[in-house]
Amino acid sequence: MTISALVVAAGRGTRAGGDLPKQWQRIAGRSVLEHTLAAFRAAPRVDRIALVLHPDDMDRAEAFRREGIDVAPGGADRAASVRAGLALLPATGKVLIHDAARCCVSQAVIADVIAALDTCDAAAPGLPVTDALWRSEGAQVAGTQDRDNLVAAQTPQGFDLALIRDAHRQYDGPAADDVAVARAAGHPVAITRGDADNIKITTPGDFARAARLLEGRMDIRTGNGFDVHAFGPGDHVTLCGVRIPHDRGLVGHSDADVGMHTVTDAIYGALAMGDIGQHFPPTEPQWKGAASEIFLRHAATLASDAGFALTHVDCTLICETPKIGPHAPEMRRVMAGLLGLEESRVSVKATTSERLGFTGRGEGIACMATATLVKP
Ligand SMILES: Nc1ccn([C@@H]2O[C@H](COP(=O)(O)OP(=O)(O)OP(=O)(O)O)[C@@H](O)[C@H]2O)c(=O)n1
Ligand SMILES: C[C@](O)(CO)[C@H](O)COP(=O)(O)O
Repeated sequence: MTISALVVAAGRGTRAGGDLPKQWQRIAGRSVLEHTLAAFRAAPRVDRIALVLHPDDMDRAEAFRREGIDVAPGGADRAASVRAGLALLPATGKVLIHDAARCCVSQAVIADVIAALDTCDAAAPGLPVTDALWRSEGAQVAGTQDRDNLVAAQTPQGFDLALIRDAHRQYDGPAADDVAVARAAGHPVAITRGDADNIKITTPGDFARAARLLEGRMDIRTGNGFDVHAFGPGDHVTLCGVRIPHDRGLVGHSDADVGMHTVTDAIYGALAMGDIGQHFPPTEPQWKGAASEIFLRHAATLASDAGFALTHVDCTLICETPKIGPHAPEMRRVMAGLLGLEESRVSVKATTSERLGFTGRGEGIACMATATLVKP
């Protein structure tokens, strides 16, 4: 059974305010829409994603298409946008129709809807109403509404594709949601477990609440690295990608860039994916004299493949000579370029060991580093 996610993001978010429609506003490090798409990318049984954008936003479509997401322009109301999105999907299978504005949707909510679709043709999450309900007249309470059997509707709302396509074809006018469209065509809809955190960003205060929820789920990792290379014959050392003339060189299988090796190990450490020796064994001749940027790029690629953003690197070189200070700005620039980071997120500093120990005796250079990775 093919399961498609259809994310509708063609509204203008007039109630939410701000300079941009709510789906483009950034919270917890990325746009509301990116958070929503990430939830469906991470959902184990979702095979494909389709996206509906406002016609004025179609200049943003190409970036999503490059990620394998089909995109169509939306309509004047939510139901029209859903119909435009359904046209992108296969003839058969199941579809989960979801508001871009519900960016805190959990894997459990998505999985429950999918599980229900194994045994029925229409299912959606709902949250039983727990507050007392009033009817109002102006600013006055005019009566109390019985809340028995009242359930707040959420998305993703899941359907057999042929069923919901047909129901939308028959339906005329605006609809509260796709459950209303399916029910109008006579189809029963099962209620799955909703989640109080599956909020729809609707008013300005909802952004802060959604940000708190998303930040609370972030995976933040810190890794450390430590490395030492001995001095040997030579006329320069390479540190953090910068060649520095010196009366000795550093001994190593690769270019012996102790700074870059240490930062590389810090990234592997944050990922809990071993160390540089495991990925590039010194017993393999192909790494003889290799430029250490190969190792650093490898670690950074592993991090992004695992869904992490590298947010900060701090590297401390420990030696009596050469003097690092004059070269530190260039080292930061080089490593920031390799890692795709702003220079303000890459720190390179140095210390002597007060003439104590092997670094104090000038026998080699040591380095320690930390790297911070964040998965939103
Ligand atoms: N013509 C429309 C209207 C709404 N939506 C989408 O439907 C979801 C739920 O709608 P709502 O929260 O009402 O969003 P907006 O219409 O953008 O908000 P507002 O009513 O405040 O303008 C949102 O993800 C919205 O982008 C859509 O795709 N096409
Ligand atoms: C579909 C929906 O999210 C269910 O709660 C909701 O109806 C859509 O938002 P709107 O504000 O009613 O347009």
